[in-house]
Amino acid sequence: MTHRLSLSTLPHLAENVQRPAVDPRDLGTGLVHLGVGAFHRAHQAVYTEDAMAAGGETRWGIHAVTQRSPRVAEQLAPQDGLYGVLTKGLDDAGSPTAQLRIVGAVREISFPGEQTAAVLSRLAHPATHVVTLTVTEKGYRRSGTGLDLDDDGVRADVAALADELGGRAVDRAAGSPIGMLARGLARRARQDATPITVVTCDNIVHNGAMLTGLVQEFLAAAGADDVADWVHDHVTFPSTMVDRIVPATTDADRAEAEALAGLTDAGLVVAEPFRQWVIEDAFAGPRPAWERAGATLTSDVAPFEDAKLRILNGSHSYLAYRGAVLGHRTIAEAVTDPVLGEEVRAFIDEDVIPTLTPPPGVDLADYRDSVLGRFENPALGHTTIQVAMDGSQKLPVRLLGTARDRLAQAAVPHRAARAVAAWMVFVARAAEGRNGLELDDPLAPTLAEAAADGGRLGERLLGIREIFPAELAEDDRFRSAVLTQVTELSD
Ligand SMILES: NC(=O)c1ccc[n+]([C@@H]2O[C@H](COP(=O)([O-])OP(=O)(O)OC[C@H]3O[C@@H](n4cnc5c(N)ncnc54)[C@H](O)[C@@H]3O)[C@@H](O)[C@H]2O)c1
Ligand SMILES: O=P(O)(O)OC[C@@H](O)[C@@H](O)[C@H](O)[C@H](O)CO
Repeated sequence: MTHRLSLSTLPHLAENVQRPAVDPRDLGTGLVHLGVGAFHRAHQAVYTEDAMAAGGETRWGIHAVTQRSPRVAEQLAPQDGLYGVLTKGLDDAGSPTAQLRIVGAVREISFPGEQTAAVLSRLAHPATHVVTLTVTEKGYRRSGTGLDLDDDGVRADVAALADELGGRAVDRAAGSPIGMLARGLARRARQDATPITVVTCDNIVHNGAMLTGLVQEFLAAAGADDVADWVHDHVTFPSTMVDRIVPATTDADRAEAEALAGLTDAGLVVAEPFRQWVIEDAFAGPRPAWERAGATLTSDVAPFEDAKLRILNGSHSYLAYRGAVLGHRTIAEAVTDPVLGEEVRAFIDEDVIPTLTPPPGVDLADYRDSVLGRFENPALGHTTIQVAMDGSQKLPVRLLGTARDRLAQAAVPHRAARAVAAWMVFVARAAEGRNGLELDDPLAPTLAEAAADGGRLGERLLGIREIFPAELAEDDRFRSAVLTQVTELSD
Protein backbone atom coordinates (compact mmCIF):
# COMPACT_ATOMS: atom_id res chain seq x y z
CA MET A 1 0.00 0.00 0.00
CA THR A 2 1.30 3.47 -0.85
CA HIS A 3 1.50 5.83 2.16
CA ARG A 4 0.00 9.28 2.15
CA LEU A 5 2.12 12.43 2.12
CA SER A 6 2.53 13.95 5.61
CA LEU A 7 5.29 15.19 7.92
CA SER A 8 5.87 11.65 9.17
CA THR A 9 6.12 10.12 5.67
CA LEU A 10 8.19 12.97 4.17
CA PRO A 11 11.47 11.02 4.71
CA HIS A 12 10.10 8.33 2.35
CA LEU A 13 9.61 10.77 -0.53
CA ALA A 14 11.43 9.72 -3.72
CA GLU A 15 14.92 11.23 -4.03
CA ASN A 16 14.25 13.30 -7.16
CA VAL A 17 11.26 15.15 -5.66
CA GLN A 18 12.02 18.58 -4.18
CA ARG A 19 11.41 18.81 -0.42
CA PRO A 20 9.84 21.91 1.23
CA ALA A 21 12.28 24.80 0.94
CA VAL A 22 11.86 25.49 4.68
CA ASP A 23 11.19 23.02 7.50
CA PRO A 24 7.40 23.21 8.02
CA ARG A 25 7.85 22.39 11.73
CA ASP A 26 9.77 25.64 12.25
CA LEU A 27 7.11 27.95 10.85
CA GLY A 28 4.94 30.37 12.79
CA THR A 29 1.69 31.69 11.28
CA GLY A 30 1.86 35.21 9.87
CA LEU A 31 -0.45 35.14 6.86
CA VAL A 32 -4.13 34.24 6.42
CA HIS A 33 -5.35 33.16 2.98
CA LEU A 34 -9.06 33.18 2.12
CA GLY A 35 -10.04 30.76 -0.68
CA VAL A 36 -7.47 27.99 -0.75
CA GLY A 37 -8.13 26.66 -4.23
CA ALA A 38 -5.65 25.34 -6.74
CA PHE A 39 -4.24 28.74 -7.67
CA HIS A 40 -3.17 29.83 -4.19
CA ARG A 41 -1.34 26.54 -3.65
CA ALA A 42 0.62 26.91 -6.92
CA HIS A 43 1.26 30.65 -6.68
CA GLN A 44 1.23 32.72 -3.47
CA ALA A 45 2.09 29.74 -1.24
CA VAL A 46 5.10 28.91 -3.44
CA TYR A 47 6.29 32.54 -3.49
CA THR A 48 5.86 32.71 0.29
CA GLU A 49 7.82 29.53 0.93
CA ASP A 50 10.60 30.58 -1.44
CA ALA A 51 10.72 34.05 0.14
CA MET A 52 11.12 32.53 3.60
CA ALA A 53 13.86 30.21 2.33
CA ALA A 54 15.71 33.09 0.64
CA GLY A 55 15.47 35.39 3.66
CA GLY A 56 15.95 32.84 6.44
CA GLU A 57 12.56 33.80 7.89
CA THR A 58 10.09 31.45 9.59
CA ARG A 59 7.17 33.71 10.50
CA TRP A 60 5.10 33.49 7.30
CA GLY A 61 3.42 30.13 7.65
CA ILE A 62 -0.07 30.29 6.14
CA HIS A 63 -3.46 29.80 7.80
CA ALA A 64 -5.46 28.70 4.75
CA VAL A 65 -9.23 29.04 4.69
CA THR A 66 -11.48 27.08 2.33
CA GLN A 67 -14.73 28.77 1.38
CA ARG A 68 -17.88 26.96 0.42
CA SER A 69 -16.83 23.37 1.07
CA PRO A 70 -14.49 21.54 3.45
CA ARG A 71 -12.97 19.56 0.53
CA VAL A 72 -9.50 21.15 0.51
CA ALA A 73 -9.34 21.03 4.32
CA GLU A 74 -10.12 17.33 4.14
CA GLN A 75 -7.34 16.90 1.58
CA LEU A 76 -4.69 18.90 3.42
CA ALA A 77 -5.35 18.35 7.14
CA PRO A 78 -4.41 14.62 7.13
CA GLN A 79 -1.26 15.62 5.22
CA ASP A 80 -0.18 18.21 7.87
CA GLY A 81 -0.78 20.91 5.21
CA LEU A 82 1.76 19.38 2.79
CA TYR A 83 0.94 19.05 -0.91
CA GLY A 84 2.75 18.77 -4.22
CA VAL A 85 3.00 21.17 -7.15
CA LEU A 86 3.46 19.21 -10.38
CA THR A 87 5.01 21.56 -12.92
CA LYS A 88 4.31 20.47 -16.47
CA GLY A 89 6.25 21.98 -19.35
CA LEU A 90 7.99 21.12 -22.57
CA ASP A 91 11.71 20.68 -23.15
CA ASP A 92 13.60 22.22 -26.07
CA ALA A 93 12.65 19.27 -28.29
CA GLY A 94 8.97 19.77 -27.45
CA SER A 95 8.69 16.68 -25.24
CA PRO A 96 6.65 16.92 -22.04
CA THR A 97 8.49 17.45 -18.74
CA ALA A 98 7.12 17.03 -15.21
CA GLN A 99 8.76 18.16 -11.98
CA LEU A 100 7.32 17.69 -8.52
CA ARG A 101 8.00 19.79 -5.44
CA ILE A 102 6.41 19.51 -2.04
CA VAL A 103 5.25 22.77 -0.43
CA GLY A 104 5.11 23.10 3.35
CA ALA A 105 4.06 26.75 3.80
CA VAL A 106 0.43 25.96 4.67
CA ARG A 107 0.49 25.29 8.42
CA GLU A 108 -3.17 25.61 9.43
CA ILE A 109 -6.38 25.03 7.53
CA SER A 110 -9.98 25.96 8.35
CA PHE A 111 -13.40 25.48 6.85
CA PRO A 112 -15.57 28.52 7.72
CA GLY A 113 -18.67 26.33 8.11
CA GLU A 114 -17.11 24.89 11.27
CA GLN A 115 -14.09 27.03 12.15
CA THR A 116 -15.08 30.66 11.65
CA ALA A 117 -14.01 31.43 15.24
CA ALA A 118 -10.48 30.17 14.54
CA VAL A 119 -10.26 32.30 11.37
CA LEU A 120 -11.50 35.46 13.12
CA SER A 121 -8.92 34.90 15.88
CA ARG A 122 -6.15 34.52 13.32
CA LEU A 123 -7.23 37.67 11.47
CA ALA A 124 -7.07 39.57 14.77
CA HIS A 125 -3.82 37.97 15.99
CA PRO A 126 -0.87 40.41 16.32
CA ALA A 127 1.48 37.96 14.52
CA THR A 128 -0.76 38.06 11.44
CA HIS A 129 0.41 40.86 9.17
CA VAL A 130 -0.94 39.93 5.75
CA VAL A 131 -4.20 38.51 4.35
CA THR A 132 -4.37 37.22 0.77
CA LEU A 133 -7.48 36.21 -1.19
CA THR A 134 -8.36 34.07 -4.22
CA VAL A 135 -12.12 33.57 -4.04
CA THR A 136 -12.89 33.90 -7.79
CA GLU A 137 -14.67 36.84 -9.38
CA LYS A 138 -18.09 35.80 -8.11
CA GLY A 139 -16.83 35.21 -4.55
CA TYR A 140 -16.78 39.00 -3.94
CA ARG A 141 -20.59 39.01 -4.24
CA ARG A 142 -20.74 42.17 -6.29
CA SER A 143 -23.83 43.57 -7.89
CA GLY A 144 -23.17 46.26 -10.48
CA THR A 145 -20.23 48.20 -9.12
CA GLY A 146 -20.81 47.53 -5.41
CA LEU A 147 -21.41 44.87 -2.79
CA ASP A 148 -24.59 42.81 -3.16
CA LEU A 149 -26.19 43.58 0.19
CA ASP A 150 -29.12 41.30 -0.75
CA ASP A 151 -26.86 38.24 -0.93
CA ASP A 152 -27.89 35.86 1.87
CA GLY A 153 -24.32 35.26 3.06
CA VAL A 154 -23.48 38.97 3.10
CA ARG A 155 -26.72 39.79 4.94
CA ALA A 156 -26.00 37.15 7.59
CA ASP A 157 -22.47 38.51 8.06
CA VAL A 158 -23.71 42.11 8.38
CA ALA A 159 -26.12 40.95 11.10
CA ALA A 160 -23.38 38.94 12.83
CA LEU A 161 -21.05 41.95 12.95
CA ALA A 162 -23.80 44.27 14.17
CA ASP A 163 -24.55 41.76 16.98
CA GLU A 164 -20.87 41.42 17.85
CA LEU A 165 -20.42 45.21 18.03
CA GLY A 166 -23.55 45.41 20.18
CA GLY A 167 -21.86 43.17 22.75
CA ARG A 168 -23.71 40.02 21.74
CA ALA A 169 -20.72 37.73 21.25
CA VAL A 170 -21.32 35.63 18.15
CA ASP A 171 -19.16 33.20 16.28
CA ARG A 172 -21.69 32.48 13.58
CA ALA A 173 -20.23 30.80 10.50
CA ALA A 174 -19.13 33.38 7.94
CA GLY A 175 -21.40 33.48 4.91
CA SER A 176 -19.14 35.39 2.52
CA PRO A 177 -15.43 36.17 2.08
CA ILE A 178 -16.04 39.92 2.52
CA GLY A 179 -18.03 39.24 5.70
CA MET A 180 -15.29 36.99 7.06
CA LEU A 181 -12.63 39.59 6.29
CA ALA A 182 -14.57 42.57 7.64
CA ARG A 183 -15.56 40.73 10.82
CA GLY A 184 -11.90 39.77 11.36
CA LEU A 185 -10.75 43.35 10.79
CA ALA A 186 -13.42 44.60 13.22
CA ARG A 187 -12.12 42.22 15.87
CA ARG A 188 -8.55 43.33 15.21
CA ALA A 189 -9.58 46.99 15.54
CA ARG A 190 -11.00 46.25 19.01
CA GLN A 191 -8.08 44.09 20.18
CA ASP A 192 -4.41 44.68 19.42
CA ALA A 193 -5.20 47.11 16.57
CA THR A 194 -1.89 46.68 14.73
CA PRO A 195 -2.02 47.58 11.01
CA ILE A 196 -2.51 44.83 8.44
CA THR A 197 -2.32 44.45 4.64
CA VAL A 198 -4.97 42.72 2.52
CA VAL A 199 -3.82 41.51 -0.90
CA THR A 200 -6.46 40.27 -3.33
CA CYS A 201 -5.02 37.95 -5.97
CA ASP A 202 -8.08 37.53 -8.18
CA ASN A 203 -8.26 38.48 -11.85
CA ILE A 204 -10.24 41.69 -11.38
CA VAL A 205 -9.49 45.20 -12.68
CA HIS A 206 -7.99 47.46 -9.95
CA ASN A 207 -8.53 44.62 -7.51
CA GLY A 208 -7.15 46.46 -4.46
CA ALA A 209 -9.42 49.49 -4.85
CA MET A 210 -12.34 47.16 -5.58
CA LEU A 211 -11.79 45.27 -2.32
CA THR A 212 -11.38 48.43 -0.20
CA GLY A 213 -14.72 49.64 -1.56
CA LEU A 214 -16.51 46.37 -0.74
CA VAL A 215 -15.14 46.23 2.81
CA GLN A 216 -16.16 49.83 3.47
CA GLU A 217 -19.66 49.18 2.05
CA PHE A 218 -19.98 46.15 4.30
CA LEU A 219 -18.92 48.12 7.40
CA ALA A 220 -21.34 50.94 6.54
CA ALA A 221 -24.18 48.43 6.22
CA ALA A 222 -23.31 47.02 9.66
CA GLY A 223 -23.24 50.54 11.17
CA ALA A 224 -19.57 49.99 12.09
CA ASP A 225 -18.37 53.57 11.59
CA ASP A 226 -15.52 53.37 14.11
CA VAL A 227 -14.23 50.19 12.47
CA ALA A 228 -14.50 51.83 9.05
CA ASP A 229 -12.34 54.73 10.28
CA TRP A 230 -9.82 52.30 11.76
CA VAL A 231 -9.66 50.33 8.51
CA HIS A 232 -9.16 53.54 6.57
CA ASP A 233 -6.18 54.48 8.78
CA HIS A 234 -4.60 51.05 9.46
CA VAL A 235 -5.33 48.67 6.59
CA THR A 236 -3.95 48.81 3.06
CA PHE A 237 -5.27 46.96 0.02
CA PRO A 238 -2.49 46.81 -2.60
CA SER A 239 -3.46 45.93 -6.16
CA THR A 240 -1.78 42.94 -7.75
CA MET A 241 -1.29 41.23 -11.08
CA VAL A 242 -1.03 37.47 -10.64
CA ASP A 243 -0.13 34.98 -13.35
CA ARG A 244 0.37 31.24 -13.52
CA ILE A 245 -1.86 28.84 -15.44
CA VAL A 246 -3.21 26.35 -12.89
CA PRO A 247 -5.88 24.00 -14.25
CA ALA A 248 -8.11 21.86 -12.04
CA THR A 249 -6.23 18.72 -10.90
CA THR A 250 -7.36 15.41 -12.43
CA ASP A 251 -7.07 11.81 -11.21
CA ALA A 252 -4.50 11.22 -13.95
CA ASP A 253 -2.38 14.07 -12.50
CA ARG A 254 -2.60 12.51 -9.03
CA ALA A 255 -1.54 9.13 -10.41
CA GLU A 256 1.39 10.74 -12.24
CA ALA A 257 2.53 12.52 -9.07
CA GLU A 258 2.16 9.37 -7.00
CA ALA A 259 4.40 7.51 -9.42
CA LEU A 260 7.03 10.25 -9.06
CA ALA A 261 6.75 10.67 -5.27
CA GLY A 262 6.06 7.17 -4.05
CA LEU A 263 3.37 8.73 -1.79
CA THR A 264 -0.28 9.59 -2.43
CA ASP A 265 -1.25 13.25 -2.35
CA ALA A 266 -4.90 14.32 -2.24
CA GLY A 267 -3.90 18.02 -2.27
CA LEU A 268 -1.82 17.96 -5.46
CA VAL A 269 -1.98 20.92 -7.86
CA VAL A 270 -0.67 21.16 -11.42
CA ALA A 271 0.89 24.25 -12.97
CA GLU A 272 2.86 25.57 -15.92
CA PRO A 273 6.54 26.51 -15.35
CA PHE A 274 5.88 30.26 -15.82
CA ARG A 275 4.87 32.38 -12.85
CA GLN A 276 4.62 36.12 -12.26
CA TRP A 277 3.44 38.37 -9.45
CA VAL A 278 3.42 42.18 -9.59
CA ILE A 279 2.38 43.80 -6.32
CA GLU A 280 1.68 47.42 -5.48
CA ASP A 281 4.23 48.41 -2.85
CA ALA A 282 1.70 49.68 -0.32
CA PHE A 283 2.02 47.57 2.81
CA ALA A 284 0.73 48.62 6.22
CA GLY A 285 3.28 46.51 8.10
CA PRO A 286 5.72 43.61 7.71
CA ARG A 287 5.40 41.25 4.72
CA PRO A 288 7.19 38.21 3.29
CA ALA A 289 10.19 39.21 1.15
CA TRP A 290 8.30 38.10 -1.97
CA GLU A 291 10.71 40.01 -4.22
CA ARG A 292 13.39 37.50 -3.13
CA ALA A 293 11.23 34.80 -4.73
CA GLY A 294 10.89 36.72 -8.00
CA ALA A 295 7.87 39.00 -7.37
CA THR A 296 7.96 42.61 -8.57
CA LEU A 297 7.07 45.37 -6.12
CA THR A 298 6.04 48.55 -7.90
CA SER A 299 4.24 51.83 -7.33
CA ASP A 300 1.89 51.27 -10.29
CA VAL A 301 0.43 47.86 -11.10
CA ALA A 302 -2.14 49.13 -13.61
CA PRO A 303 -0.13 48.71 -16.86
CA PHE A 304 0.83 45.12 -15.87
CA GLU A 305 -2.71 44.34 -14.83
CA ASP A 306 -4.31 45.77 -17.99
CA ALA A 307 -1.88 43.93 -20.28
CA LYS A 308 -2.37 40.63 -18.47
CA LEU A 309 -6.16 40.78 -18.11
CA ARG A 310 -6.74 41.98 -21.69
CA ILE A 311 -4.10 39.96 -23.57
CA LEU A 312 -3.87 36.74 -21.54
CA ASN A 313 -7.29 36.44 -19.96
CA GLY A 314 -9.11 38.08 -22.89
CA SER A 315 -7.55 35.58 -25.33
CA HIS A 316 -8.13 32.73 -22.89
CA SER A 317 -11.85 33.48 -22.82
CA TYR A 318 -11.95 34.01 -26.60
CA LEU A 319 -10.37 30.57 -27.14
CA ALA A 320 -12.58 28.99 -24.50
CA TYR A 321 -15.89 30.13 -26.04
CA ARG A 322 -14.97 29.64 -29.68
CA GLY A 323 -13.05 26.45 -28.89
CA ALA A 324 -15.78 24.82 -26.77
CA VAL A 325 -18.40 25.41 -29.48
CA LEU A 326 -16.07 24.02 -32.14
CA GLY A 327 -15.50 20.86 -30.05
CA HIS A 328 -12.00 21.62 -28.76
CA ARG A 329 -11.58 20.08 -25.30
CA THR A 330 -8.49 22.04 -24.24
CA ILE A 331 -7.05 25.52 -24.67
CA ALA A 332 -3.99 23.92 -26.30
CA GLU A 333 -6.21 22.32 -28.96
CA ALA A 334 -8.06 25.59 -29.52
CA VAL A 335 -4.98 27.81 -29.91
CA THR A 336 -3.33 25.37 -32.31
CA ASP A 337 -6.43 25.29 -34.52
CA PRO A 338 -5.05 27.42 -37.40
CA VAL A 339 -8.26 29.43 -37.81
CA LEU A 340 -8.70 30.15 -34.11
CA GLY A 341 -4.99 30.80 -33.60
CA GLU A 342 -5.10 33.49 -36.33
CA GLU A 343 -8.31 34.97 -34.97
CA VAL A 344 -7.03 35.37 -31.47
CA ARG A 345 -3.77 36.90 -32.68
CA ALA A 346 -5.73 39.42 -34.77
CA PHE A 347 -7.91 40.20 -31.73
CA ILE A 348 -4.82 41.02 -29.68
CA ASP A 349 -3.14 43.05 -32.44
CA GLU A 350 -6.10 44.99 -33.77
CA ASP A 351 -8.15 45.65 -30.65
CA VAL A 352 -6.23 44.91 -27.46
CA ILE A 353 -2.72 46.28 -27.95
CA PRO A 354 -3.93 49.69 -29.19
CA THR A 355 -5.66 50.18 -25.79
CA LEU A 356 -2.61 49.38 -23.66
CA THR A 357 0.31 51.31 -22.20
CA PRO A 358 3.29 48.93 -22.21
CA PRO A 359 4.47 48.15 -18.66
CA PRO A 360 8.08 49.24 -18.02
CA GLY A 361 10.47 46.97 -19.93
CA VAL A 362 7.71 45.01 -21.68
CA ASP A 363 7.26 44.74 -25.45
CA LEU A 364 3.60 43.92 -25.97
CA ALA A 365 4.17 41.91 -29.18
CA ASP A 366 6.71 39.76 -27.31
CA TYR A 367 4.27 39.43 -24.44
CA ARG A 368 1.54 38.32 -26.89
CA ASP A 369 3.86 35.66 -28.34
CA SER A 370 4.85 34.36 -24.93
CA VAL A 371 1.20 34.11 -23.82
CA LEU A 372 0.09 32.27 -26.96
CA GLY A 373 3.12 29.99 -26.63
CA ARG A 374 2.13 29.17 -23.04
CA PHE A 375 -1.40 28.30 -24.18
CA GLU A 376 0.07 25.72 -26.58
CA ASN A 377 1.44 23.60 -23.70
CA PRO A 378 -0.50 20.33 -24.26
CA ALA A 379 0.64 18.78 -20.99
CA LEU A 380 -1.52 21.14 -18.92
CA GLY A 381 -4.85 19.86 -20.22
CA HIS A 382 -6.56 23.15 -19.26
CA THR A 383 -10.10 22.61 -20.50
CA THR A 384 -12.06 25.15 -22.51
CA ILE A 385 -15.02 24.44 -20.23
CA GLN A 386 -13.09 25.43 -17.09
CA VAL A 387 -11.96 28.73 -18.58
CA ALA A 388 -15.48 29.32 -20.01
CA MET A 389 -17.26 29.16 -16.65
CA ASP A 390 -18.61 32.32 -15.00
CA GLY A 391 -18.56 34.31 -18.26
CA SER A 392 -20.92 36.93 -16.82
CA GLN A 393 -18.22 37.80 -14.25
CA LYS A 394 -15.29 37.56 -16.64
CA LEU A 395 -16.50 39.46 -19.71
CA PRO A 396 -16.37 42.94 -18.13
CA VAL A 397 -12.82 42.32 -16.89
CA ARG A 398 -11.41 40.61 -19.97
CA LEU A 399 -13.22 42.00 -23.02
CA LEU A 400 -15.49 44.96 -22.35
CA GLY A 401 -12.76 47.39 -21.26
CA THR A 402 -11.00 46.75 -24.55
CA ALA A 403 -14.21 47.41 -26.50
CA ARG A 404 -14.94 50.58 -24.52
CA ASP A 405 -11.43 51.96 -25.04
CA ARG A 406 -11.47 51.23 -28.79
CA LEU A 407 -14.78 53.05 -29.15
CA ALA A 408 -13.27 56.01 -27.29
CA GLN A 409 -10.51 55.97 -29.94
CA ALA A 410 -13.25 56.24 -32.60
CA ALA A 411 -12.52 52.69 -33.78
CA VAL A 412 -15.09 49.91 -34.13
CA PRO A 413 -13.85 46.94 -32.05
CA HIS A 414 -14.83 44.22 -34.53
CA ARG A 415 -12.48 41.65 -33.00
CA ALA A 416 -13.58 42.25 -29.42
CA ALA A 417 -17.19 42.16 -30.64
CA ARG A 418 -16.48 38.74 -32.15
CA ALA A 419 -15.17 37.53 -28.79
CA VAL A 420 -18.34 38.78 -27.06
CA ALA A 421 -20.44 37.12 -29.76
CA ALA A 422 -18.50 33.88 -29.24
CA TRP A 423 -19.58 33.99 -25.59
CA MET A 424 -23.20 34.57 -26.64
CA VAL A 425 -23.20 31.59 -28.99
CA PHE A 426 -21.57 29.49 -26.27
CA VAL A 427 -24.31 30.56 -23.83
CA ALA A 428 -27.00 29.54 -26.31
CA ARG A 429 -25.44 26.13 -26.96
CA ALA A 430 -24.71 25.50 -23.28
CA ALA A 431 -28.22 26.54 -22.23
CA GLU A 432 -29.57 23.89 -24.62
CA GLY A 433 -26.99 21.36 -23.35
CA ARG A 434 -25.73 20.88 -26.88
CA ASN A 435 -22.42 19.05 -27.49
CA GLY A 436 -22.24 18.20 -23.80
CA LEU A 437 -21.82 21.90 -22.87
CA GLU A 438 -23.17 23.23 -19.56
CA LEU A 439 -23.93 26.74 -18.38
CA ASP A 440 -21.89 27.17 -15.18
CA ASP A 441 -22.44 30.80 -14.22
CA PRO A 442 -23.95 32.66 -11.24
CA LEU A 443 -26.32 34.37 -13.73
CA ALA A 444 -27.23 31.05 -15.42
CA PRO A 445 -31.04 31.42 -15.02
CA THR A 446 -31.01 34.94 -16.51
CA LEU A 447 -28.71 33.85 -19.34
CA ALA A 448 -30.79 30.78 -20.12
CA GLU A 449 -33.96 32.86 -20.24
CA ALA A 450 -32.34 35.31 -22.67
CA ALA A 451 -30.98 32.46 -24.78
CA ALA A 452 -34.43 30.86 -25.03
CA ASP A 453 -35.43 33.85 -27.20
CA GLY A 454 -33.29 32.33 -29.99
CA GLY A 455 -33.95 34.90 -32.74
CA ARG A 456 -32.96 37.80 -30.45
CA LEU A 457 -30.00 36.16 -28.65
CA GLY A 458 -27.63 39.12 -29.09
CA GLU A 459 -30.19 41.80 -28.18
CA ARG A 460 -31.39 39.92 -25.12
CA LEU A 461 -27.91 39.27 -23.75
CA LEU A 462 -26.78 42.84 -24.45
CA GLY A 463 -29.76 43.92 -22.33
CA ILE A 464 -28.35 42.34 -19.15
CA ARG A 465 -27.10 45.37 -17.23
CA GLU A 466 -25.09 43.33 -14.67
CA ILE A 467 -22.77 42.55 -17.60
CA PHE A 468 -23.13 45.28 -20.24
CA PRO A 469 -23.29 48.89 -19.03
CA ALA A 470 -25.87 50.96 -20.93
CA GLU A 471 -23.31 53.24 -22.59
CA LEU A 472 -21.65 50.22 -24.19
CA ALA A 473 -24.74 48.13 -24.99
CA GLU A 474 -26.47 51.15 -26.51
CA ASP A 475 -23.51 52.27 -28.59
CA ASP A 476 -24.72 51.56 -32.15
CA ARG A 477 -21.22 50.74 -33.40
CA PHE A 478 -20.61 48.09 -30.74
CA ARG A 479 -24.15 46.77 -30.85
CA SER A 480 -24.17 46.33 -34.58
CA ALA A 481 -20.70 44.71 -34.58
CA VAL A 482 -21.78 42.20 -31.92
CA LEU A 483 -25.07 41.35 -33.65
CA THR A 484 -23.30 40.84 -36.99
CA GLN A 485 -20.82 38.48 -35.35
CA VAL A 486 -23.54 36.54 -33.53
CA THR A 487 -25.21 35.88 -36.89
CA GLU A 488 -21.91 34.84 -38.44
CA LEU A 489 -20.89 32.53 -35.58
CA SER A 490 -24.35 30.97 -35.24
CA ASP A 491 -24.22 29.50 -38.74
N1 LIG B 1 -6.18 28.94 -11.79
C1 LIG B 1 -5.50 29.88 -12.44
O1 LIG B 1 -4.87 29.62 -13.48
C2 LIG B 1 -5.48 31.30 -11.91
C3 LIG B 1 -4.48 32.16 -12.35
C4 LIG B 1 -4.50 33.50 -11.96
C5 LIG B 1 -5.47 33.94 -11.09
N2 LIG B 1 -6.41 33.08 -10.64
C6 LIG B 1 -7.44 33.62 -9.73
O2 LIG B 1 -7.69 32.69 -8.70
C7 LIG B 1 -9.08 32.40 -8.66
C8 LIG B 1 -9.28 30.99 -8.12
O3 LIG B 1 -8.72 30.08 -9.03
P1 LIG B 1 -8.47 28.58 -8.57
O4 LIG B 1 -7.80 27.90 -9.69
O5 LIG B 1 -7.84 28.57 -7.23
O6 LIG B 1 -9.97 28.03 -8.45
P2 LIG B 1 -10.51 26.90 -7.47
O7 LIG B 1 -11.85 26.54 -8.00
O8 LIG B 1 -9.51 25.84 -7.26
O9 LIG B 1 -10.70 27.67 -6.08
C9 LIG B 1 -11.59 28.73 -5.97
C10 LIG B 1 -11.73 29.19 -4.52
O10 LIG B 1 -12.70 30.23 -4.49
C11 LIG B 1 -13.78 29.86 -3.64
N3 LIG B 1 -15.05 30.32 -4.20
C12 LIG B 1 -15.56 30.03 -5.43
N4 LIG B 1 -16.78 30.60 -5.56
C13 LIG B 1 -17.04 31.24 -4.41
C14 LIG B 1 -18.15 31.98 -3.92
N5 LIG B 1 -19.24 32.19 -4.66
N6 LIG B 1 -18.07 32.48 -2.68
C15 LIG B 1 -16.98 32.28 -1.91
N7 LIG B 1 -15.91 31.58 -2.32
C16 LIG B 1 -15.94 31.06 -3.54
C17 LIG B 1 -13.74 28.34 -3.59
O11 LIG B 1 -14.40 27.87 -2.44
C18 LIG B 1 -12.23 28.10 -3.60
O12 LIG B 1 -11.68 28.28 -2.32
C19 LIG B 1 -9.56 32.63 -10.09
O13 LIG B 1 -10.94 32.88 -10.17
C20 LIG B 1 -8.74 33.83 -10.49
O14 LIG B 1 -9.35 35.03 -10.05
C21 LIG B 1 -6.44 31.76 -11.02
O1 LIG C 1 -9.35 31.03 -13.04
P1 LIG C 1 -10.50 31.67 -13.75
O2 LIG C 1 -11.66 30.75 -13.89
O3 LIG C 1 -10.84 33.01 -13.20
O4 LIG C 1 -10.00 31.96 -15.24
C1 LIG C 1 -9.49 30.95 -16.05
C2 LIG C 1 -8.17 31.34 -16.66
O5 LIG C 1 -8.36 32.30 -17.68
C3 LIG C 1 -7.19 31.93 -15.66
O6 LIG C 1 -7.20 31.24 -14.45
C4 LIG C 1 -5.77 31.95 -16.20
O7 LIG C 1 -5.30 30.62 -16.28
C5 LIG C 1 -4.88 32.74 -15.29
O8 LIG C 1 -5.36 34.02 -15.11
C6 LIG C 1 -3.44 32.73 -15.75
O9 LIG C 1 -2.70 33.50 -14.87
